[in-house]
Amino acid sequence: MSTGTVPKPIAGTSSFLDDRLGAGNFMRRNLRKVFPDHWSFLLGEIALYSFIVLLLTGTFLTFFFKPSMEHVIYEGSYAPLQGIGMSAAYASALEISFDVRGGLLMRQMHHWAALLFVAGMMVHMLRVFFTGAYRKPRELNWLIGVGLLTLALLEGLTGYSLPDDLLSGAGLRITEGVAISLPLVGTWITFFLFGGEYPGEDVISRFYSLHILLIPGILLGLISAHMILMWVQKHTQMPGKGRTNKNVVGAPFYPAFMAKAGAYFMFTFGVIALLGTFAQINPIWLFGPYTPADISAGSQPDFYMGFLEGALRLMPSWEINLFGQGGGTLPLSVLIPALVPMGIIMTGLAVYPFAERWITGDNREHHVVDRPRNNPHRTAIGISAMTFYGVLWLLGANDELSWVLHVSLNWTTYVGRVLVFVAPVIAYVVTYRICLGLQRKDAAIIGHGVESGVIKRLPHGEYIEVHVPPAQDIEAHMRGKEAVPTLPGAGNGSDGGVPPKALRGPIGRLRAKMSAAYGGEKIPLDDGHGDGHGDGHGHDDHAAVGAGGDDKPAVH
Ligand code: HEM
Ligand code: HEM
Repeated sequence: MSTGTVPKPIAGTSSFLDDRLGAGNFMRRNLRKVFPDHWSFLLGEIALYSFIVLLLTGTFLTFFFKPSMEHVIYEGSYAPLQGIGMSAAYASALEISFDVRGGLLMRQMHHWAALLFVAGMMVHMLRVFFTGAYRKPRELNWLIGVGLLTLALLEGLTGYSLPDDLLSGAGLRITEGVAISLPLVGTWITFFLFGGEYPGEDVISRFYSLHILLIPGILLGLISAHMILMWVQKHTQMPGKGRTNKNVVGAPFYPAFMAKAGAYFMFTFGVIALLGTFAQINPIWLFGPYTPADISAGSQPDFYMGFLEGALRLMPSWEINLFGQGGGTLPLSVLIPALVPMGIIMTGLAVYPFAERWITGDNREHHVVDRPRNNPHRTAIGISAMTFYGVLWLLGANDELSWVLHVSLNWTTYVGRVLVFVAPVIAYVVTYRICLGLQRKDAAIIGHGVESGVIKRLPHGEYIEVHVPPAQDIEAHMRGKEAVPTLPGAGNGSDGGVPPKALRGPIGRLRAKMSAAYGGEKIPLDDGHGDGHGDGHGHDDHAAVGAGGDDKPAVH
């Protein structure tokens, strides 16, 4: 095969491998794979690189951490705790912090990397959601993502429980409360996890196995599958010049993308190292060992667990007593906040791509993604869900809020109970209107051009501002707009839509109704006026006529 277009190092390595493994072709093809570029594609990479930092720092920590609840007397170098009884786990976490060279840096880097890992993943997921990049053929990768997110939350929970200080004990106590509230299996699960009555002797070692072996193992497997699928299906691209659902425009994996990815890894590593060096996190020595009798004031979990904490704090103290005295108690005050928000959010995420496909009947493959404004209902649903999450999250710190805002703690709870229902609705409506406004703005720009800053005086004395067409790449980006498909307009059975019989019967009719609603208000880009009069440029039409003599905007 000619190596004319293949860089020398690839040609050399691939022929070496070809001679030995017959893998040269495979390498040539994959190293030249084209990657589209957009700043938002970096977000998934941040999650990936933080995970690598977690593996590296976590492995270091395992060399010194003792996952044991055996009672010991602390004799390390941190004077205020000397002579105090504590678990071997806490003593070893103190030893890592004060006596192991580089130990505190590793602990802090591990914790910062964990925060960045989950935050990166969440923002990455939002990018995928708001651009509709989860659509066919990427639904499976989306589902893997939902699994990754759930596991990451569990991994974080088991991680910050390990040091067994007062703060991690507060988290463990909540974990126990939730586990024991589960109907039928609750008591059994709690005894299994804690090895008997709370706090028992076993929970740290159980969490340790989960934290360093089981969950990271599954995470590693799923992340690999996630990457392989992304590779095989190719990455989506933003709408733009020459980009279609049948091509990929971008830079080759080798050398351009590889160099960039290497640099991003270094940046991520550098930022985590700087945070680990300069920003204190989880100073476990401040509050002392965990004793069930003490609860530290202002204890807050890591940010990704905040929404569950908020749900617990908001919930009224409801419970159902079954079969009177001696029967079982269903503690709704714990069960609902523990299961419902997580259930709504995770199930909602998992079914969304399939629900959308069912509602729109859109069975086509999508490789060019949407701009969020161009699918206003999807964007509004996303922002509404974020608001629901955000209210719960904020209320997870209602003690801090009441302190900072000088209002009573009860008031934060009452207001939170209203906001958790009302705020998502307001967010929905406002977002939907903003999206339509932005679509109209695009239509106005395509129809009338952008302000040029050039003022002209017409023969009859009127002053106008000349409008020019937008830059080519911006125009191509805007023209990539696709209307939200609706049933049965999405086509017929053969080209991806649904056959008419799918719309019969009550469910079919409901589907057609939902489809029409989800399709939303159509704002075509090319109607010349684009309803752009609303944007306050009263002179647009004159400008076009005055400057160009026809109804196209003039170019200067
Ligand atoms: C193979 C991968 C991992 C290993 C071997 C590992 C190991 C450890 C060990 C030994 C500790 C206790 C040390 C200490 O607290 O001083 C720990 C704590 C922790 N881990 Fe991991 N971990 C891994 C992955 C993760 C991941 C993926 C997350 C994030 C979601 C995570 C989040 C945490 C957190 C939040 C702590 C508490 C840190 C602190 O004490 O400030 N770990 N990890
Ligand atoms: C451990 C966590 C994760 C890692 C390391 C990860 C990594 C990545 C990377 C590097 C990409 C390609 C670049 C990019 O689009 O940003 C990607 C694509 C993708 N990810 Fe993730 N991701 C994670 C979690 C998630 C989650 C939570 C979701 C959704 C629920 C998700 C859904 C997707 C989808 C659908 C794609 C393909 C997008 C496209 O081609 O435009 N991922 N992921």
